[in-house]
Amino acid sequence: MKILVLNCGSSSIKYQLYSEANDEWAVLGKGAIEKIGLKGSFLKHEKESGEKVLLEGEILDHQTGIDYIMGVLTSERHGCLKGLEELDAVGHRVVHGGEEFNSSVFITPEVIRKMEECIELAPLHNPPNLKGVYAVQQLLPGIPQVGVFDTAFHQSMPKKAYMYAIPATLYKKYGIRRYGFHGTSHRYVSERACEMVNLDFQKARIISCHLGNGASIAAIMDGHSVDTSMGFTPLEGLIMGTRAGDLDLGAVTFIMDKEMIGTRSASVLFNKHSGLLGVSGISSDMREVHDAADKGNAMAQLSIEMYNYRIKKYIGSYIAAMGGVDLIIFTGGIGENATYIRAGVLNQMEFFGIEIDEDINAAIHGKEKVISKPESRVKVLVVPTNEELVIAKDTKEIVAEMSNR
Ligand SMILES: Nc1ncnc2c1ncn2[C@@H]1O[C@H](COP(=O)(O)OP(=O)(O)O)[C@@H](O)[C@H]1O
Ligand SMILES: CC(=O)OP(=O)(O)O
Ligand SMILES: [Mg+2]
Repeated sequence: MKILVLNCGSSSIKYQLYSEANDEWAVLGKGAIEKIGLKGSFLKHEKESGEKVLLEGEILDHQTGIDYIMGVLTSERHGCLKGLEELDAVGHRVVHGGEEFNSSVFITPEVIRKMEECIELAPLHNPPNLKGVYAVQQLLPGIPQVGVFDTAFHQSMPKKAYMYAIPATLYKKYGIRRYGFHGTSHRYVSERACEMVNLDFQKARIISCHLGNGASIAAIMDGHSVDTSMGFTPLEGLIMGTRAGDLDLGAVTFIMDKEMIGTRSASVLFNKHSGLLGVSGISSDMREVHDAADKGNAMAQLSIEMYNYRIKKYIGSYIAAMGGVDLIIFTGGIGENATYIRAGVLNQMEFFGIEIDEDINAAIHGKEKVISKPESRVKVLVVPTNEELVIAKDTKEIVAEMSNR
């Protein structure tokens, strides 16, 4: 089977083309388009051999972006498909599935209608996800498409974790509650971590830290997500590249009054100009912030201290929520690579039975490894995430179910 996985973001599209036979999965090509609709948009493609190709062009919208991707996948020079008819299915990352979806689904007109209803809940993420679905419908009418939702894994959270302490009518009227995101990643790394250390996923207490551009942390117990730091939108919780995370609502209304800004500007302020970028004034990219901190920039140093401290506090609260913890996992671009973040988050946690081996930690970039000391009661692991593979596997399974009906 050949499955294309699409992750359409607001200004980017990431993709991976998989070939599967007898449950063996191979990546035939992958890449990303960045800066859609902006000056200097480009497509970076990586072939199966590892060779990289850069294509610059005027990529004004997602439809054009997907045309570019299909073009490179079938091109004589760089391609890995003879023609698009070789594709069997397309799997999409969909960020918000509301309360409607607790697992991946075959995309039908009815499902599209429900996804459209969720636009209001994730105005930054769902419209581009849907654009990907529409573009594939246009280009490959009739091809099976599957939606894999960031929110699905967290649908198991108990009410006490997902309700906000505001008038309950607002939940009934608008669905205001905590949903949680990055569920595909939290599900993948927690199952994988259990395999790595021979623990039963259905019986383990796990804290999973997904630290990428967006960042969230999840408490997973007996195979289910029981709490997570992102809420109604992907803005709550940890400090992120450009997002503030947890913030006193009193400060929000105060700033809006004083600066005389409306909801749109406030949303841009807290989503795009805050987080590491806002505090450091340097960058949203952890590598650049860390370089500046190394050179003595005090605000860069502070932003990293705040970043680590927020994660540490969440870990403490999730240990309390689950009555203990067996595994702590780091994933996402920062969690997989930033040794100083893992060390900074987990220092002085011996009280909880958490002890990392500093030499092993310092040597691990982007690969699977247990980084705790053998005597550490809690095992700490680095597990590179692979949301695309989960999406491809779910897509295969759901397409097979549909064709057996
Ligand atoms: N070697 C590295 N050391 C530290 N941080 C890294 C490294 N590689 C990537 N990162 C950080 O990972 C973040 C991006 O994470 P990623 O998971 O790729 O993002 P996205 O959420 O867009 O998928 C950036 O802050 C980047 O600086
Ligand atoms: C939900 C979310 O925050 O996604 P990302 O990390 O891709 O921004
Ligand atoms: Mg990512």
